[in-house]
Amino acid sequence: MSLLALEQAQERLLALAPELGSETVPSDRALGRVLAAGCTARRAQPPFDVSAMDGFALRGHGPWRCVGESRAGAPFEGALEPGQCTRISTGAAMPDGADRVLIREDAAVEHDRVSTAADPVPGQHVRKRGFDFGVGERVLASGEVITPARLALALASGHGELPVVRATRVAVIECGDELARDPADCAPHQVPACNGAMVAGLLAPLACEVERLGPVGDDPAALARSLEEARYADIVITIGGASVGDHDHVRGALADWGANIAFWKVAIKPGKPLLVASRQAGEQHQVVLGLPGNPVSSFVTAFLFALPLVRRANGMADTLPESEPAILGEDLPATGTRRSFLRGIWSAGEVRLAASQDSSALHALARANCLIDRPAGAAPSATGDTVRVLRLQNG
Ligand SMILES: Nc1nc2c(c(=O)[nH]1)N[C@H]1C(S)=C(S)[C@@H](COP(=O)(O)OP(=O)(O)OC[C@H]3O[C@@H](n4cnc5c(N)ncnc54)[C@H](O)[C@@H]3O)O[C@H]1N2
Ligand code: MOO
Repeated sequence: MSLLALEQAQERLLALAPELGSETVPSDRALGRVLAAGCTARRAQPPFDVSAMDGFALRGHGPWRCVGESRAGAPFEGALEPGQCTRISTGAAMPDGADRVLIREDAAVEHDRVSTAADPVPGQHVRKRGFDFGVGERVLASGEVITPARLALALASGHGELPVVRATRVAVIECGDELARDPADCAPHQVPACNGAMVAGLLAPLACEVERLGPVGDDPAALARSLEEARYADIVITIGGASVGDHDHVRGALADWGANIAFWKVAIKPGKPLLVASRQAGEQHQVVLGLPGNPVSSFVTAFLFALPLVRRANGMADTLPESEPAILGEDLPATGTRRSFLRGIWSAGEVRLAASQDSSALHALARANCLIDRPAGAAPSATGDTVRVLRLQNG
């Protein structure tokens, strides 16, 4: 069976991404979510002319007589005559008639008399009404991800709630008779189940709800029960049991569950036995990603496939990780027939290999901060050559 190239596999997977509806949520719960509709400002910022500094709001030339105070939240009620001023704090409304601000440090104050060496010019230290945004101005566009700064903009422009794409529901099922749920209760023939938590952790910064099921044994009936438990999920991620062993039941169980296998096996190392399927149950469209069980293979395929899939389901435009150039700090051997994603450590301007490139080597993975992306059939590379790397920001 010929293996699919990475780009083709990603393209085919993303084309299957579920279309999620939208919902309205409190703005401070919308972080990381994608806006389902644009927002226009319901108020101006600032809502009136305000002072940018602590000092005195002045009218005309000095010296000035201080007739009161304008504080943020407690504006001066009257109007200033020429030669008058008020104390003013940063963000407070400019009193009617005031046209400039003298900062506290430059003011000489004697009783109610305020003077300065050089008069401020008109408009100095004044923020004009609506200079940041005016009422009705478009502040956020449909399709934008709500970042912390955009959350602040939404709130400041009067939006306590936002229409966003529904968060993707993800179920992660770990498969294998050898997997122990509790590392403290792990028999000699077992290994602690760790990939599910790792994959859920990779997904954590995205707007999704992840439920972990299992671990389930290498038993088609048990796997069928877990898949049924995951029938609500937009995306089902299975881990392990994806290869060709006698106890690799994932493909069979998926077919029995009514899922259509879209493709199996991708020309990447690690991660070859990646499996993608989809299932239509009534109105509900589900995508299944079968990740290989070797921990590093799970990690790399989650990074290259699961994260982009959730991003696409969430409505994000940019879904695939972007590589950047890096200088090799050591020689690399030629690659085989699969595109390789080597675990690398990028520091002080050079990238080097993590200690072990075995697809089960968690210790090396945990030290890596990037994947070195090597094309299939590449000749050896030498120290000082440029390679492409993918940063692991949440690795
Ligand atoms: N004859 C062949 N054998 C294998 C092939 C092949 O092409 N022909 N491919 C190899 C490759 S590449 C990979 S990757 C693995 C993937 O196999 P599976 O997806 O079936 O994974 P398992 O056999 O279930 O497990 C592999 C390995 O990973 C450990 N594991 C699994 N799940 C977890 C988990 N949730 N937490 C921690 N560790 C886990 C498991 O104990 C095994 O050691 O197949 C090769 N074989
Ligand atoms: O491709 Mo497997 O994922 O090398 O270990």
